[in-house]
Amino acid sequence: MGTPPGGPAVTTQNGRVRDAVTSARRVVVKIGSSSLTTATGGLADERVDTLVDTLGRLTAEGREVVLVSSGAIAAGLAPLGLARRPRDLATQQAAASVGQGLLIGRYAASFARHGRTVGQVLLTVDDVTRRAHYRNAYRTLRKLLDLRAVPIVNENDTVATQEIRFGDNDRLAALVAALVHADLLVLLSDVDALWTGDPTNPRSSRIAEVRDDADLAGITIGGAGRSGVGTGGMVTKVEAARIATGFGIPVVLTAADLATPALAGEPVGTFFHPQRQRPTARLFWLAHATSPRGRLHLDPGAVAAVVGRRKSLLPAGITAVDGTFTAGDPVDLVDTAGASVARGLVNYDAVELPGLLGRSTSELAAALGPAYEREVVHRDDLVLL
Ligand SMILES: Nc1ncnc2c1ncn2[C@@H]1O[C@H](COP(=O)(O)OP(=O)(O)O)[C@@H](O)[C@H]1O
Ligand SMILES: N[C@@H](CCC(=O)OP(=O)(O)O)C(=O)O
Repeated sequence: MGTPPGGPAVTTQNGRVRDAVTSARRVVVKIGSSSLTTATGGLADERVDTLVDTLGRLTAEGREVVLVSSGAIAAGLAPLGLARRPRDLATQQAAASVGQGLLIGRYAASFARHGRTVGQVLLTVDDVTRRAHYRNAYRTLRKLLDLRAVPIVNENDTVATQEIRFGDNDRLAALVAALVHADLLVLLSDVDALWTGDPTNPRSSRIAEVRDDADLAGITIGGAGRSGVGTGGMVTKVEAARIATGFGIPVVLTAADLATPALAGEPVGTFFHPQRQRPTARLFWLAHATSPRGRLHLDPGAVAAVVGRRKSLLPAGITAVDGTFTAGDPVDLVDTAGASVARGLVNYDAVELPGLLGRSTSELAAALGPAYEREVVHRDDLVLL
């Protein structure tokens, strides 16, 4: 997947075509529930067809498209006789179980008009955080693309519990874009762009481009819109854009009905410029996709070693342990003020650690055996926050 980070140089606005968009070979497109459903609930077939026509044309040009589609819960409401999006997890999961089948069936029929096959990919947080799982997810997506099918990704809502949920597909889309090393992420919603405040407020104005975080200062970024079926609102979209651009992937945020001009590189919506640095995929994952299962409290010497000198974390520098985790889980490393300074994959179970704290690895190896000479978190499995 050898496209350089961020693709070629990006032209600025002023009506010029965005080169990074037109030259993108691998594109992840995310569409929100609010853009796929009718005001009365249920899937809006013509909206699905309009999106698929745009994406079908892209694939006909030889570009690879991964679609991250929300809408399972929204699509399941009407068939289950539910008037609005349920608040409780069990009913959301039931609605997603009904709606996901309908959603993918609708996409399959619609893409068939373009001679394209679709593949359903349902992911949980673990699938993109555990190293073995995310390699597996990557392989499946890669194979689908090689077979010229269109992967359609959603969170596996029916099995995701509150603790292990992404909850919003914006972040999932950014992580999928990083996973497949996409050249472009397009976030489609029911609003045409990021605005400086509530888009219905006449004093708000459209933001055409975001070069870095400084361009976001002073903006009021609000929650989900009035459709009642969206989840994260602008907050999760801006967060997703920051994750993707931090990985060197440019982002266009616009309305679903502007997808065609947006993907043609026209200056619609908001363009987020890719940032320069590109962390390794796995550590990027660790920082952005994982939720820590515990906390290791470090003494000042350990903080200096881990943060300042990029060393592995040894038992001698840990003063306390919180949480219930097993070896291989992500944990946060916190300083004496309680601030998380790094995240890493821990090599011990939570129950084992208290007996090791403050002791040197050679002392532990002598007392307990050579297996106890290992670091608590190896520096290759550690990312600074
Ligand atoms: N600063 C802002 N700029 C644009 N839209 C905003 C802003 N703050 C809040 N929003 C709201 O975010 C909504 C889109 O998010 P959401 O309802 O979650 O949609 P989706 O289903 O597409 O994810 C818009 O309808 C808009 O009302
Ligand atoms: N996975 C859920 C969607 C969650 C979500 O992020 O929704 P949205 O804010 O509409 O993109 C579903 O398919 O209903």
